[in-house]
Amino acid sequence: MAIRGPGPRPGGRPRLDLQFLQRFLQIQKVLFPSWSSQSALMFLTLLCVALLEQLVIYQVGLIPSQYFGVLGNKDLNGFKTLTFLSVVLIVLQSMLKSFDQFTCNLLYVSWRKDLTEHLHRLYFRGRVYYTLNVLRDDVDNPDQRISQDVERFCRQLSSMASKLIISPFTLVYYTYQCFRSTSWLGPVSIFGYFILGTVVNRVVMGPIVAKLVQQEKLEGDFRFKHMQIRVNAEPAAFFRAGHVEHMRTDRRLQRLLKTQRELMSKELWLYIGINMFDYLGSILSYIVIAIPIFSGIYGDLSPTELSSLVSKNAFVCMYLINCFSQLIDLCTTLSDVAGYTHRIGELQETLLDMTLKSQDGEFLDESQWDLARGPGGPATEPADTAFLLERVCICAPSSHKPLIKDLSLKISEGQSLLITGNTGTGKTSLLRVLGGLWASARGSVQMLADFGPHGVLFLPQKPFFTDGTLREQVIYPLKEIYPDSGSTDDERIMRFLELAGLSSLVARTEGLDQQVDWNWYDVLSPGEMQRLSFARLFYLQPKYAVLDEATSALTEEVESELYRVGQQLGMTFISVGHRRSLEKFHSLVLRLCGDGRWELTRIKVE
Ligand SMILES: Nc1ncnc2c1ncn2[C@@H]1O[C@H](COP(=O)(O)OP(=O)(O)OP(=O)(O)O)[C@@H](O)[C@H]1O
Repeated sequence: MAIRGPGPRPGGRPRLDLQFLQRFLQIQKVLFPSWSSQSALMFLTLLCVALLEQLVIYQVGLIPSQYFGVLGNKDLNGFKTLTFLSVVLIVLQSMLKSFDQFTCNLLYVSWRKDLTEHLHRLYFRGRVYYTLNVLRDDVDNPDQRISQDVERFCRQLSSMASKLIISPFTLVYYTYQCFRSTSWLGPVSIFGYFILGTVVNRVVMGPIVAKLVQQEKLEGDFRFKHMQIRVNAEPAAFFRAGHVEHMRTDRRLQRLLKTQRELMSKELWLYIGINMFDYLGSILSYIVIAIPIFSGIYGDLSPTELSSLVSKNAFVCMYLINCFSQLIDLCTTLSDVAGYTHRIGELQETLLDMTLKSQDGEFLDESQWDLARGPGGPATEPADTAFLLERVCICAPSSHKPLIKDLSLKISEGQSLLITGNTGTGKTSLLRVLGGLWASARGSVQMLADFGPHGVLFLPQKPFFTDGTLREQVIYPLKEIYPDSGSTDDERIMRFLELAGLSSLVARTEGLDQQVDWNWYDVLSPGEMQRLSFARLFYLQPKYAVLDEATSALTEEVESELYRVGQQLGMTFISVGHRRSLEKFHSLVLRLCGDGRWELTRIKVE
């Protein structure tokens, strides 16, 4: 099975529309499952801190106007008291602001945890990760969406959180204060100014969201290319493929940078709009204040009282404008959040859809295999039957040409089956159907034995090693040692490593439990990897071992020895292989002849 690279994906241009809102609300359901959840409690704390901070900010904002008063009146005692009060308020404000930031950071971690764990639950359910990565091509780079996009989404959202929750309160309060100073003129002109700013931003933001999504996809493609080289460094080096890979990797980089440049050109207009809004806003506050002054409303005030009043009113108006400016500034963050929302939402929808389909039986997971047993299957079939296939037809995904047609087959204990045939005739595909990775196009497939390490165990063509110690490789996919084996487990593992011809590996890893910082694929030869897979097989001792060319890198003698040990341990084999020498370990041979044809023969015991 090859790793499929991300390809071009269909799909419309993502925008800030109803679909965005739906996807955003879907994600919010994960972040706030209930109001007693950790995120919700932190959110409430943030609200309290932000409200307190606003109270202090208001007091700090009035300090300059009070200074105008005490300095204008040459009031020394008033000046000392005011300075002391100012220092206390400023210390308090700094602390509250830092605590506000700290709570936002905690929210970020909590949201990231909830969202990633939620996606993991869907992704690792049954074989969804396989189907999504290998069989479907409508969602690009699921790994990037789960790791990077979720991280950025949560970071941006948490940076917006404090401003967003406090905005309704500050807007109402400062609108009221502004109305008191300038009557209806101040609030109306500031609101009009904000509406204008929003309309302009909305227009320039649409194309930015779409570009951002495209940029994220290209970012994933670029990273994938590097990962491909990392995984295949050795074959690439044998091909002296540095030059061609350099060219291809640079090509992906160029595509990414081109999109980034286009994104930045589009963002330029947004930045111009935002900066202009910010700076024009500071003048607007004086224009609004100037009107009542020039119309003589404050004609009876002394110059000191007037400057104090102008300072106070300017603060109130400017703060109201600042509230709006912050909302407009949030548009840039919101455009990022919208991009990530679409990518995460799309993944979530696909995962949910696949989970639903798996419940309908399209992608079966381990626990659901029982449901696939036909009516009367287990009752009428002897207990020693593992697979029962009736008139099964197998096609490769997105192809209607059958690889295997009308195959009827029963695989029972002690009746090992050898599958042979030319390249591409569907040998591995048949195993995929037996393993539930692919659905058959027609006919019925019943798996009557327990799936899992002690029932039916698959050794794929490409050995799979997890990260971790030598012990973890041998006992995989078990998480821990046999409960009843206790301290004898070490002895068993050592014995099976020896039987697989890998005793020397224990010295290399300096013990079974020594953490190694290497990649198993880089340090083991293909033959050693296959031997290690057999050590795993001997350790787990399944009833049925499904082996897909599991000895292709080994000599005939070693292959026979490994099969012999497996046989002694009581395993029934379902093997894909080409060597005739394998026949003596099997009772039946299924030869796939291409174009859907097949032959099943019993091997004569000599
Ligand atoms: N994920 C996939 N999507 C589309 N086609 C696929 C996929 N996997 C396999 N195929 C195609 O299905 C056909 C059968 O593949 P399969 O792996 O079963 O061949 P095989 O008989 O095991 O070959 P080999 O002896 O080379 O291992 C091939 O033509 C292959 O290209």
